[in-house]
Amino acid sequence: MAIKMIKLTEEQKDCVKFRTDGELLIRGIPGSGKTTVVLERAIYLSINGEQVTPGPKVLLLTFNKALSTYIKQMVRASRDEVVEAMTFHQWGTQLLRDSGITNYRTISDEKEGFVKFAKNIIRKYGDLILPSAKVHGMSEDRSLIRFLMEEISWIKNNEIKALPQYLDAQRIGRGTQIQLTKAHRETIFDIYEKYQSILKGKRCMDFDDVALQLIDNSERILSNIRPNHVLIDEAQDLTATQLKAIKSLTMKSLTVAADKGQQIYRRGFSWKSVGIDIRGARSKYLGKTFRSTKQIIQLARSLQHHDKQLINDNEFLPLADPDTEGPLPELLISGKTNEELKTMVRKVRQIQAAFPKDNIAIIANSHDRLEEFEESLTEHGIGSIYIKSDEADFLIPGVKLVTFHSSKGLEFDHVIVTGLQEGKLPYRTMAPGDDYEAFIATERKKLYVAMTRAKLTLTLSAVAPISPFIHELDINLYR
Ligand SMILES: Nc1ncnc2c1ncn2[C@@H]1O[C@H](COP(=O)(O)OP(=O)(O)OP(=O)(O)O)[C@@H](O)[C@H]1O
Repeated sequence: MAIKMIKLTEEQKDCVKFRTDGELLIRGIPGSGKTTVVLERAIYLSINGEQVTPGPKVLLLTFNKALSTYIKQMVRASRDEVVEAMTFHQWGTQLLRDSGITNYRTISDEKEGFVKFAKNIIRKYGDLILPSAKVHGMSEDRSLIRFLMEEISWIKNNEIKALPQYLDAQRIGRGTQIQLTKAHRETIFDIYEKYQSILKGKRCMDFDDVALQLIDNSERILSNIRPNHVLIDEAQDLTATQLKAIKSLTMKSLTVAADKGQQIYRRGFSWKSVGIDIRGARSKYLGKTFRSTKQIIQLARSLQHHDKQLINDNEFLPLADPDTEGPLPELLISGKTNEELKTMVRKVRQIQAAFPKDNIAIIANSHDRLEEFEESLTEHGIGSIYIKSDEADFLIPGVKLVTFHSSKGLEFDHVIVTGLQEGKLPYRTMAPGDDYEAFIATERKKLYVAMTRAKLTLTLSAVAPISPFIHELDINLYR
């Protein structure tokens, strides 16, 4: 992504200068310029858009912090204009606070403990009638709590407020593994209500509550802080309630950039169901990638080809071959996890010797693993930047350490995707009650997103026993 001096294509210009009211959906394959267009359109709207409330004229929302930081830095480096970029969560909590609705603290890691606490309280009133949710590799109790956490999140994202609604609900998107009886649902709903009252008592809310609070209190959100023009990047990973909340609070125009092929969080919504009108000219498609070489795109396509559900979806965007050629992606296999650290240092040195001014991303499954890479690199005198904090500098050359999830929306000259090991990717345990096919598809998309971050070279680092996704790649397309 870059907003440097780029000559936009006619399709991209059409998106940038599209009418300044109502909705616009920009779909496009990785590297097709969605972020670029969103930024150009943000600047276009800041000059040409109408301002109907004193709130922010143009607001750019992203799903994660890494992307919003990246965007801010790109704009600062190349333009005088100020584009406000923040995550949905930052924006939502700020609106709730500024409108005097709530200033509750948002919990994330503590959610498991609170759900457990709620379940234990409900148990005191009588026997719990709950389904068996045991998954391989997790204790029975933990599995059940994980299932309840997901179910509570589903209840909230479907805006279910009362038991009769839940009893009638079809639980779309919750897989077929766990079937709930009426008695199960009654118990789950009791636990859900108790969980909510515990949160309230502690003046806390969870991530799902932010969007819900905005929807439920939309009339109380002060009009003078409502944004005029909102643009969302990587919108495929927002939840239905988040999109609805944004839509209901946007005064003039809403631009949404998305690619279902890069959806790495499980979301089940249609644009229509969240109130986004994408009929006719309001839906645009960018089909040419400007980022990666032909060799990288062909390999990514051979992986994506295994997602049958995606390629049969009518929103599926096929990857077209770019004109730029480059080296074949490389597969490195390490016998053990420790060996991978050494392999990585060697590979980084090799890239740095050939391309001293370029940036290199090491993508890993967890922060713990990234810390190990950081340590190894430091031991060998190689500096690196950990893309965890808000202030990570994306623009200076060098080695960047980033998780699969945070790599979304970013790009690097050279990408090394690590940890391609059975049990790590796809991860060995899926959420209890999850649909196996859907779980595997999401894990595959994580790898697809990571691979398509690369501009010039791509290295895949597998550790024995290697990830089954490696077997899905066309063997003729890597060395
Ligand atoms: N018209 C163009 N001409 C040349 N380069 C372009 C053009 N449009 C975009 N690019 C470049 O292509 C790269 C990818 O663009 P961008 O990040 O906007 O794509 P994206 O669709 O948002 O990707 P993803 O969905 O994978 O995050 C960037 O380096 C950008 O500068």
